[in-house]
Amino acid sequence: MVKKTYEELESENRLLHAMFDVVSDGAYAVSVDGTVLFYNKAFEKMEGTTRSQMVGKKDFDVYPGFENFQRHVVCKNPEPLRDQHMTYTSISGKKVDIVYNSYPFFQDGKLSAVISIGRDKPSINELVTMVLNSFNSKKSNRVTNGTIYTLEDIIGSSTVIRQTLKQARKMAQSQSTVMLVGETGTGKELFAQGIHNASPYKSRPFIAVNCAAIPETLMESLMMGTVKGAFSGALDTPGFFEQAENGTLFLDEINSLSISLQAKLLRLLQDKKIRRLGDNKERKISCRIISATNQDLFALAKSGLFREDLLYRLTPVIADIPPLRERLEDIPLLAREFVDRFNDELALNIKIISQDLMQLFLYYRWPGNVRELEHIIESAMSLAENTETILSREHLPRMLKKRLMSDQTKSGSSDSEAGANKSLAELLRQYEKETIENALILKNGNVSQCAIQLGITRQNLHYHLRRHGIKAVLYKAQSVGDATDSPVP
Ligand SMILES: Nc1ncnc2c1ncn2[C@@H]1O[C@H](COP(=O)(O)OP(=O)(O)OP(=O)(O)O)[C@@H](O)[C@H]1O
Repeated sequence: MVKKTYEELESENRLLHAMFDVVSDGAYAVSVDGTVLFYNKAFEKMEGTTRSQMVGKKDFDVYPGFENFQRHVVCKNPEPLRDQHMTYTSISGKKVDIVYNSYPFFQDGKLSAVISIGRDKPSINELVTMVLNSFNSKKSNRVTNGTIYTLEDIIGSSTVIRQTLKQARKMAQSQSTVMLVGETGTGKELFAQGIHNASPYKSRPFIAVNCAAIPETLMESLMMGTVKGAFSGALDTPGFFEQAENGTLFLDEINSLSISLQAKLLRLLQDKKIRRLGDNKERKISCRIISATNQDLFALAKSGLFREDLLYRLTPVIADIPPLRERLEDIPLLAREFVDRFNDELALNIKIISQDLMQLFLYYRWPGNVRELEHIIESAMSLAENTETILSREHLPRMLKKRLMSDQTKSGSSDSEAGANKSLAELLRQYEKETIENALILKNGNVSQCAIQLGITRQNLHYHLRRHGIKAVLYKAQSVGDATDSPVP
């Protein structure tokens, strides 16, 4: 074997260092006696240090107070250590939260060093969010802080929803604790994400916790976090409060928290500090709390099911999200959005919703609110053919049609009764009028777009508008409410 010269070895060494400095993972090597041998740029960035502060120093000097060096573990059992999580403060005072793998390095058959390759967890979370977001290219404004929606994604032209949006924009400018109140499916999570994304701390994490979905036995450790060894299998893991540092912690369905967890949450909010399970160190809570409930917490408090003192801590600011039946004018806009979405997802070509189906929508009580409307449109569209352009009652699965029809008595006579005594010419004329009106609703009264949707020229549409006595201006976003404001109780 040809021996390399000193210059060649030095040049090779420089090349390897340069290579390691351009990779995004942190690379670190330490000798068995703890001397830091190698420390790349990615690690400098993660720990807020410089190579000169680290290389040549002993690890116990540059990581003071550390007990669980991966070096000790690998020296004891010289095998790769994979997917280890660690949270610590570097000598620069920066909080570091990493996932790393460590490997033994042998020279002449003897363990001589331990190599670690690490990546900070926030960047892993960002990566996961990016991958998830790439699956849904429709939303171009997806952000990588744990959210999908901004306030601009909230659809609705009703006065009440516009007022709620205005209120939400104001809330976003403060750090006040907010409670979102509304029936299931009204869009509370959308508002929570929207408020976060309109706030000055929008680049910080948004951590959503569904209090109803997490078992009580796990909730405390997930909220507070754990330190390694706190209980068997426990790792150094930050809790929800820490993960949401300087961002937002969204506590969804807070009404389902047990009384004992309510007491613990109250104490955290009062002390503004948390202590991870098994730790003796306290950490400051520095996130905004947004909670949401679909039940009347004041009534629950009265009956002893929700702590009054916690309720007052959570409700300095309350936003009421109205049920869909109280904002009927939002239905055509929401329906149009969902039709567009499922046209893309199901490769369909639906252009309008028939008047009879829209009528069902307008008279239904929507106990599941916007989520239910979304699901009903999805169900109906999944039965449509890609040659069809009109979504009608006939597309509804039988069970859904029955459910929607059950509220229709309020609308007076049914269509079949109304049509029974009409001639074919009258029925066709009525259908034509309803189709045009529906297209105007869906296109917000925009005549050009409406003509495109109906597949006729603008002039032809104007002719039909005059013939049926339809005033397109009444269908502009502002006046949709007037046009559809039917005598629904
Ligand atoms: N104004 C809106 N514009 C667009 N989509 C909406 C709107 N409101 C709700 N949605 C849609 O409805 C669904 C339910 O919304 P979300 O999860 O925010 O409701 P929620 O009030 O938090 O429900 P729950 O109380 O059951 O958790 C989501 O798919 C959301 O995209």
